[in-house]
Amino acid sequence: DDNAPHSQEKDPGQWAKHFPACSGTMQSPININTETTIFSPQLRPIQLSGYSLPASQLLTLKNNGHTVVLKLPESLAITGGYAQQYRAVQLHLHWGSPSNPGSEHTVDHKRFAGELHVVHYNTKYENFEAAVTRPDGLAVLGVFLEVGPRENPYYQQILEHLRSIQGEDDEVFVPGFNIAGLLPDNLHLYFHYNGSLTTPPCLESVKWTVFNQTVMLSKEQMSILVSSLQTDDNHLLMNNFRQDQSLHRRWVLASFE
Ligand SMILES: NS(=O)(=O)c1c(F)c(F)c(SCCc2ccc(C(=O)O)cc2)c(F)c1NC1CCCCCCC1
Ligand SMILES: [Zn+2]
Repeated sequence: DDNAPHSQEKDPGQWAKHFPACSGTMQSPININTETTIFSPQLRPIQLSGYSLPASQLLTLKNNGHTVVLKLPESLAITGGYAQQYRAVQLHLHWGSPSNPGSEHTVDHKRFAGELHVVHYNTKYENFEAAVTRPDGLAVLGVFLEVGPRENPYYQQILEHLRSIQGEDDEVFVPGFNIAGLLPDNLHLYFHYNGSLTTPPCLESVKWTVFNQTVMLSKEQMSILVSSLQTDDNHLLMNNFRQDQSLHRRWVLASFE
């Protein structure tokens, strides 16, 4: 049935057998308990550069069987809000099903309809592969998706292609656009904590930024997201979010009170 969990992805206990980091103490995603976040006035607004791409720049959009990934050029950079500069690698989405939400992070145990992740690596390392094993190696910007009254033209630049990459490993070229349009307008209200990739190899190399402001997609757009892609066994690719992981000794910082 469509709601069947897909393979071992739903049973993280299996992951640690082959990827020991998956049972570490700094795993992601987490529930963000707004009662215990620490207001940190030194957290600066996130600043981006090079995020507006011309339509002449073609980007690869791929159904990798776990999510839809848009490969990004390294010309996109985070230039503020982090101690060092980070450059983009890819962005991808997490979602639920027609009947339930699918964000990875939760806020006071509220799960949002979906979540965008924009993955970057620290330019003090040679490349992504060198950075992915270092505690300050990666920066992932997380954005919650909610259903609202209007179509989101920026997400439409991705969603309108999903029909043509229904099968696992299908990919298509999409014209460049302003990638910053996928993020909230307000980049200075966010949560910040040290965590990991939310899929094997679960490496604990991610400095997470989860924005407090959400972005809105129309009902039709959310429906396209949860019902277009298939996995290898022709099941609908749904509920591609990991359960929240315990915080252990970590604190979540907030750039706002
Ligand atoms: N939330 S997240 O950032 O941890 C994340 C996920 F939760 C993800 F689920 C994914 S997709 C699953 C991993 C994967 C599978 C196939 C391929 C391929 O065929 O190209 C690539 C990757 C996924 F790609 C990512 N991001 C990746 C982490 C895995 C490997 C390094 C690539 C950059 C970021
Ligand atoms: Zn992700």
